[in-house]
Amino acid sequence: MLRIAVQSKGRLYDETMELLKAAGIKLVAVKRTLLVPSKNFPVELLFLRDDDIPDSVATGTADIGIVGLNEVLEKHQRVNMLRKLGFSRCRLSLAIPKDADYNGPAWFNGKKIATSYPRILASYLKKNNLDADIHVISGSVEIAPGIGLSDAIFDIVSSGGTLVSNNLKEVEVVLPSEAVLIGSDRQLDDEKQNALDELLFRIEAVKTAETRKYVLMNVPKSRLKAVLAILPGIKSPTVLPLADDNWCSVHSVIEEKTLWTSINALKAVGAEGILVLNIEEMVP
Ligand SMILES: Nc1ncnc2c1ncn2[C@@H]1O[C@H](COP(=O)(O)OP(=O)(O)OP(=O)(O)O)[C@@H](O)[C@H]1O
Ligand SMILES: O=P(O)(O)OC[C@H]1O[C@H](OP(=O)(O)OP(=O)(O)O)[C@H](O)[C@@H]1O
Ligand SMILES: [Mg+2]
Repeated sequence: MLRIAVQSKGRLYDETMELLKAAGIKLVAVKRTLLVPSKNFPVELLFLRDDDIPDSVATGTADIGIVGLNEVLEKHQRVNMLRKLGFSRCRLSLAIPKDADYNGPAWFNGKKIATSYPRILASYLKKNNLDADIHVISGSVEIAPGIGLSDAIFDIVSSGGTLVSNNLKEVEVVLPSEAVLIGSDRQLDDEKQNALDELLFRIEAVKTAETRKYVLMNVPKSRLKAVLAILPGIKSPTVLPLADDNWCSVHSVIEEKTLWTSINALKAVGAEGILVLNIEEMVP
């Protein structure tokens, strides 16, 4: 069985489980167990703290893992990124007290920066020829300047809410991050390799479907050409007859980001009864 290391609880947990579920992987219901097999797919999940996931994959305890890119780069283990997963998006940023005058990265020279990501920070400082003191703490980094522990922080930012409530401002974005699927160079046996190939194929189908909608509408035949001109479709939209000879039904797939402009354009040329449906998987 292909062993997948996933976070046991925290920011990655919900969407990791949703992704695996969308890929059709059902788990055997076992509570408070760290190793849980699937009942319909040759994989098992190993539940870990996210910090331990890169190491578990590098050493072969797990075959693949799902973890934030920030942890992968910080832990600097021998792992490969197999695929970006598009969730738990955040960034590693430098932040300073909100009232401080900021004149660019040189501000950090001679300053003390609190962080849980010393390796990534050290590499940023080196690249920018900056000389700052790194103070490693494992959590609650944002309170460090307020209690006199540091001049600045280097930590995860998403909405920016935590910075605001600690009177800090983000001044440099160093690393955009998201959840990624990681693997190693280790040779997998045929059964595991097949499971991995199938999993990657299913993730691809789920991810492709996520940004698209299935759209159906009724169109007077006299307006069909104008409607088809608006719909890009995958290849060509499906056109089906209706009981009323003057009308037809048109089905297509639309990119979510252009959905509302397309719908307005379709209405304007005479499409009626437009239905928009979620797509669960999309196989090329
Ligand atoms: N506010 C956020 N928004 C989006 N993604 C985030 C946010 N905070 C963290 N992440 C991402 O989720 C990952 C896990 O965050 P979480 O806070 O659950 O870690 P943790 O407290 O270290 O958990 P663990 O107990 O597993 O060690 C981070 O490494 C990062 O990639
Ligand atoms: O920009 P924001 O949207 O405010 O998010 C950023 C915060 O989220 C994370 O902490 P989390 O809430 O997961 O708590 P933790 O420190 O216990 O992991 C991260 O460590 C930041 O503190
Ligand atoms: Mg952690």
